[in-house]
Amino acid sequence: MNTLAQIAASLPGYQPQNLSVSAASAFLAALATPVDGVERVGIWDALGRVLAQDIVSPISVPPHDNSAMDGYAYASASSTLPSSAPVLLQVVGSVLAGQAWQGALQAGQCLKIMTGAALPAGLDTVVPFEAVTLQGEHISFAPLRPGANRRRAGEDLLQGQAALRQGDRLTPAALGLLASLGLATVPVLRRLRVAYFSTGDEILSLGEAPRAGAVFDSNRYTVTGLLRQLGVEVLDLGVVRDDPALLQAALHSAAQQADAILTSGGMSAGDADHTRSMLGTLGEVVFWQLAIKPGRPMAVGRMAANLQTKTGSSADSTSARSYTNHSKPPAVLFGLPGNPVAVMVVFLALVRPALLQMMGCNAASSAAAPLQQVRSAQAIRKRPGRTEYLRGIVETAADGSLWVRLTGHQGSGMLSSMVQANGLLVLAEAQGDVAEGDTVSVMPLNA
Ligand SMILES: Nc1nc2c(c(=O)[nH]1)N[C@H]1C(S)=C(S)[C@@H](COP(=O)(O)OP(=O)(O)OC[C@H]3O[C@@H](n4cnc5c(N)ncnc54)[C@H](O)[C@@H]3O)O[C@H]1N2
Ligand code: MOO
Repeated sequence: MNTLAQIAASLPGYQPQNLSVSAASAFLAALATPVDGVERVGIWDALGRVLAQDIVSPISVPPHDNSAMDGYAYASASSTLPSSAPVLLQVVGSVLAGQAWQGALQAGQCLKIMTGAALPAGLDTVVPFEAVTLQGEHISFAPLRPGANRRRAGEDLLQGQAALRQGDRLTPAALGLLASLGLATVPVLRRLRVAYFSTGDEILSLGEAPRAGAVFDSNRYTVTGLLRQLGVEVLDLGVVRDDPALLQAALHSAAQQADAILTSGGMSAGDADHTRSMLGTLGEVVFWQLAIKPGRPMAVGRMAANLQTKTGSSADSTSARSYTNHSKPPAVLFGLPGNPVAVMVVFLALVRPALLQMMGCNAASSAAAPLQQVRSAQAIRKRPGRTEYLRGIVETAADGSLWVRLTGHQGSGMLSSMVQANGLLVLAEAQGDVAEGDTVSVMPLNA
């Protein structure tokens, strides 16, 4: 396992001050190790889980040639006629989905057939009901291309073909595909365990009596909500006071149980920001000032399960530490800023991709939804040198073009504007002011 110092050294131009989003992402990608541990779960419980191995199809899907239409099935070879002349066939039986028709047809004969019914041997073409004229026990219709309205055995998946890949995150479509293969259980990686706590003496838990200077904890709900959307197991450690002993106990408990620890608050250098100094003495931690708005201060590191306080250490330590507890790898720590919008932005921009990697997702299933390219409905002041995430509402104009306007005040404590937003404008580090009508990138929210 590389130390933080080794990771830092492998990234050209890395410095913890004014760190670009791309350099921070690269650092986190080097830190995030996929979980090991495989379990077999029933398909009902598999939504959002990550496949532990490739799934090879045990059967062909569909298992037999079948009809794509309700109509009449016939052998195109036995009905070759001058191509423009109508085809005239005698209907001698019918076959429903789920039935196997055993008889034999003569030239000039056909069978009534329903969508999904297996095509009896030798029949290769289906004419839909609405294309025929009934004449007693005969039908006539304009000639069709041989093979029309036939679904071939194995056209979805051939037996022995890879149906799904290791690291795929199981979507509703993937669950359907597994079921179509007859698989009732599936091997998945164990769930990533993520511990979370809010910090700050001014933070009230719900149900506590309001007091002067205090605010209710919102980060606990935004962050654990984002975690639940990822499908990880959340260990909620509540609110921890700015008290070194309590912070140490919370970190200790989190490091023993979790693969990753998320905290909010105490990342800047305020008088009561004990979280920052406590993290620095307990683990291998780096403190960043990100070139980002909002969400500048962030801590990243590792916490061993057998936390021991370092003595005489500096807070910004990247020194190698030894981990004596070999039964559990250290937890990856993400210390997030306290401001309610900042914590969500840093989660979406940096923590989420790292957690997906830790969950064992492959590149395809951890890729973020592509940024939308839309036009700005307003001019926006933007200083080059940092990536800015602005809350916006994307709307479709009468001509079908997409436009985005800001939700109003962009203060990093204002959750109401986060609720209104359906996307985050992502203004790249080098970008300057945006003029009305310029194309900007938007990260869709709640997608
Ligand atoms: N002198 C400086 N001051 C600040 C700097 C700086 O660089 N120099 N950075 C600012 C930025 S940017 C941010 S972001 C904040 C981050 O500070 P902390 O991580 O220490 O966060 P706190 O001070 O604990 O809280 C900030 C703000 O958010 C409220 N908060 C915190 N936790 C919660 C919660 N769980 N639920 C609801 N609201 C929460 C807290 O009450 C504060 O209002 O620092 C700036 N200052
Ligand atoms: O960047 Mo801080 O996150 O302003 O709120």
